[in-house]
Amino acid sequence: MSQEIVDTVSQYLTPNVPIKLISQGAEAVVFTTPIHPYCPSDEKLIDDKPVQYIIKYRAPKQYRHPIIDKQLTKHRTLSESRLLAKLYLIKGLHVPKLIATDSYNGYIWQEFLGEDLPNDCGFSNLKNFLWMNSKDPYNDIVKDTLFKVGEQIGLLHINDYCHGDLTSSNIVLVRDTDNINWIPYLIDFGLGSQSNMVEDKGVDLYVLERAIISTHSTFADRYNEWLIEGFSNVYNKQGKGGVKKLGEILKRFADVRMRGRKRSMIG
Ligand SMILES: Nc1ncnc2c1ncn2[C@@H]1O[C@H](COP(=O)(O)OP(=O)(O)OP(=O)(O)O)[C@@H](O)[C@H]1O
Repeated sequence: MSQEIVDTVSQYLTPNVPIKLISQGAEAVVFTTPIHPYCPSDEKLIDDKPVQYIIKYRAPKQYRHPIIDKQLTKHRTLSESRLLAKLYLIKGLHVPKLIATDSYNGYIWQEFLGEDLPNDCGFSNLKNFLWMNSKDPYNDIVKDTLFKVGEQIGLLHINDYCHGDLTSSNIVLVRDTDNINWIPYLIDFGLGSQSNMVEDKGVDLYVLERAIISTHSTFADRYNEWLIEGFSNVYNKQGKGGVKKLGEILKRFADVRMRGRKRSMIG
């Protein structure tokens, strides 16, 4: 199946745009390419390596009626692109830069972020980064990174946007210029939305908390504390109004967690 999709994409993009498959998820297939869609002859180099771009492609789903499938693809591709474009303009918030959208055919071209971690620890998302640090799990860099991840979520929420699928794989870490610290970026806004609902914000926090508990259970309490410290920091800086909003979100977060516990007890 995946070779079929690769062939379709290669044919559509022509041999002028070489692609490499990096992920096949439930929603989309993701490729890298060294080609910029508007400046194809302008292959940039960083540290002697060609700059990469991400191509996210929503393939047609055979089980859907073809007309509905086309409408859904167009709608989801456009909605994710619009969201990326709006979020990119929020000061301090880090999301990939949108480069091009071909909504009728389901393509989003965006900035490539992150790198391969040393010692075969995989791609630099939060999940792999925490694995990489599991021998010294509470070091200052881990603490600082989780605080900054919390701040990113706080910035997203205080601007009334929600992610919708906030797992530790959807947080990509980019090395800071000092080569020691990491800058978190939020990716994959396929289920994202503009929302001022405390419920949506509470669910975002719960999804990430669960993701961290499931992959790093021994250290999860401290990790989640640092995330919430960073999150709270953004709201606390906004004075009384921010503190009030923060209280509402954290209360709802506790309610969502309680509901989750009840559900898992009942089964
Ligand atoms: N801008 C980016 N820079 C670097 N890697 C990226 C970028 N966007 C996506 N990826 C990689 O591709 C993977 C899948 O991307 P994304 O989550 O957007 O697609 P998806 O189909 O919604 O995935 P899933 O169904 O697994 O959630 C990411 O986990 C990440 O490893």
